[in-house]
Amino acid sequence: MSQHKVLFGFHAVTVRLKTAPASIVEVLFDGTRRDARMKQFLERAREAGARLIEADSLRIAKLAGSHGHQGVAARVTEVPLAHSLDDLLDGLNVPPLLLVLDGVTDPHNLGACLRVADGAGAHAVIAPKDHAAGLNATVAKVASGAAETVPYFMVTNLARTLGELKERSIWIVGTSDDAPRTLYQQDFTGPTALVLGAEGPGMRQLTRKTCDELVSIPMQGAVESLNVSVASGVCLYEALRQRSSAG
Ligand SMILES: C[S@@+](CC[C@H](N)C(=O)[O-])C[C@H]1O[C@@H](n2cnc3c(N)ncnc32)[C@H](O)[C@@H]1O
Repeated sequence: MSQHKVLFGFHAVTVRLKTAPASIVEVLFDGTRRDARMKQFLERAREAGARLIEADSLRIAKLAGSHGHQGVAARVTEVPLAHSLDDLLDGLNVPPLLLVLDGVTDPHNLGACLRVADGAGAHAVIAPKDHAAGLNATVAKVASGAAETVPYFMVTNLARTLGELKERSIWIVGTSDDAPRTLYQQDFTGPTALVLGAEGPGMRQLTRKTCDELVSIPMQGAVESLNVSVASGVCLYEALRQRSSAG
């Protein structure tokens, strides 16, 4: 059992049904839910050949480790999205767009960052092993399926990894609310790693020093900074906008 991972919630389980149905060991569903969403979900699960087990809400909550399961949870095997960051970068035929999270430890924030990384077409999310949230069921639920599509690499030494990215001519753009240049002055069309900092203190000093540029998101009101997942969205979508108009 321990080599299995658990996904819960409609989005997270549906994405796995779509992307890697063979990795699903079993799906537990709440048979008392007879609404259209559940019916559609069960149809998809049957089409994908998943083993369906009717269970009560409490049993599903036990498996999920949360009551926010919406009546579905799945036991799945791990599916590596990419073997290594190097493999992933070697296989790209477009300029890489990477999201680096330095110290994001809240699973809800990590989930939201993965979701927006998927939406904006980032190729991977990178975080330091000793200073980050791991990929757990809560992250997968909040990510709404993006934990299944965006490779998440936890690295031993973030500064070293950023150095290696630089050697690949990837431009390291850090973000901080006190940076004098705004992200709208930054060219994101080339190979780019966007670095965001921790919920409280922002990027660590060494990470900050390793960046090639620092940019800020203009703040028009009274608050000084945005939530890290919101800031990730603003930056990644600016990169997507520039890349789309560069054609
Ligand atoms: C809650 S903020 C931390 C704020 C902290 N004062 C700092 O020094 O960045 C978490 C992360 O979101 C990003 N962020 C939030 N607001 C930002 C802004 N206005 N400009 C640039 N980055 C921002 C940065 O990466 C920041 O490290």
